[in-house]
Amino acid sequence: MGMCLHKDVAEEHKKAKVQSSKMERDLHKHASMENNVVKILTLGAPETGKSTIVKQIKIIHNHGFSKQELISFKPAVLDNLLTSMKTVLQGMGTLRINLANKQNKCGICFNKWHYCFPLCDLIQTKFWQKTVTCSLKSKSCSFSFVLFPSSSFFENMSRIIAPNYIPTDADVLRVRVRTCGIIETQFQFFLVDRLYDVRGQQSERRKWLSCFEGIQAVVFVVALNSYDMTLLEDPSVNRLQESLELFSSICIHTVFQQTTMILFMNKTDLFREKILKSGRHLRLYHSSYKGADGDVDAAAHNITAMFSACNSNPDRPVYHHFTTAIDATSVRVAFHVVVDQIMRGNLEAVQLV
Ligand SMILES: Nc1nc2c(ncn2[C@@H]2O[C@H](COP(=O)(O)OP(=O)(O)OP(=O)(O)O)[C@@H](O)[C@H]2O)c(=O)[nH]1
Ligand SMILES: [Mg+2]
Repeated sequence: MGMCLHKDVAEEHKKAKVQSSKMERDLHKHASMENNVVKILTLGAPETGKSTIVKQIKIIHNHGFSKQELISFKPAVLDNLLTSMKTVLQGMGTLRINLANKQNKCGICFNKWHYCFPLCDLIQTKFWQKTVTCSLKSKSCSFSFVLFPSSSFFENMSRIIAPNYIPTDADVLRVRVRTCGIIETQFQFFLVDRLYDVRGQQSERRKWLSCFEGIQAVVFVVALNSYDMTLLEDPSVNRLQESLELFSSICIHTVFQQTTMILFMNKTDLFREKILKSGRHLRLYHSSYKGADGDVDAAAHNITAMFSACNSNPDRPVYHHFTTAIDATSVRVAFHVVVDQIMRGNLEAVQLV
């Protein structure tokens, strides 16, 4: 019996030793991973594309979304679809454009599915008959867009309202989910494994302070196309102006004095479209712009210069990249350069010591 007890104790001792060395190895691994971590904070005004950039990076560097994650986006996709349709209908009301089929009106009060189908009829009728090329413009609202019939639009719509629909990565990138509070996403890829995605709404900003510690770079996202738009939460405030003030306050904040500032001048696709086709010229909103009306590059650089001028610290460069967050290549290229810029900054800091 004594022998048996001795054997058990020896066994336990052996097990504990194995466990302890495993813990030691794990701790070591974790510590060396922490050393390789660069924390990037994505900031920016509402709807500039912060979450889309984070999602895109997850798709590029972290094997995308699981089937379960994709399915979890389904309600948001349907919700976005309905919201967009409501906006179109409201715009039609403002402009007194009638429904092609009056019966479609009664669908609006039913639940989501009933609601969706008649509206699809409406869009289908309107689009297939090619009667809709309407410019929705209103003095009281900040929207102004042109609807063009497109078969891909209708194909997408049919795909999304099918009962067995599962969102694709591309759908997830286009869906708009209001970021609630602070989300810390863990990405296991080279150098960067944490991105902080913070909601852009004014009321959420005080929460940002809690995640500032150890941040090496701020990616500040600007929606280039927002120069003629106003805030949803306050229609008297120009979106680009709000964005400029926000960037300015971040630049002068003591917490960020040593932080690399990287501007993502985003939504270049929508900006190009607006500059080339809408007639809403940049000079009408920013008198400092002296370039030609259809010169997309000059207009983009003019807006970028306004942001660069916010930098109060001459020792800290402000980098910028032109991005289209829904385009993987655009984000991949920009992000690659960002990582390079951060590493170069780290090296310089080491050499200065
Ligand atoms: N066409 C186009 N759409 C974009 C681009 N970037 C973002 N979007 C869309 O713009 C909408 C808002 O993008 P989000 O990434 O949710 O914006 P956000 O900054 O996280 O917004 P908040 O969390 O509300 O502050 C989504 O529908 C995106 O698909 C872009 O470069 N081009
Ligand atoms: Mg967001």
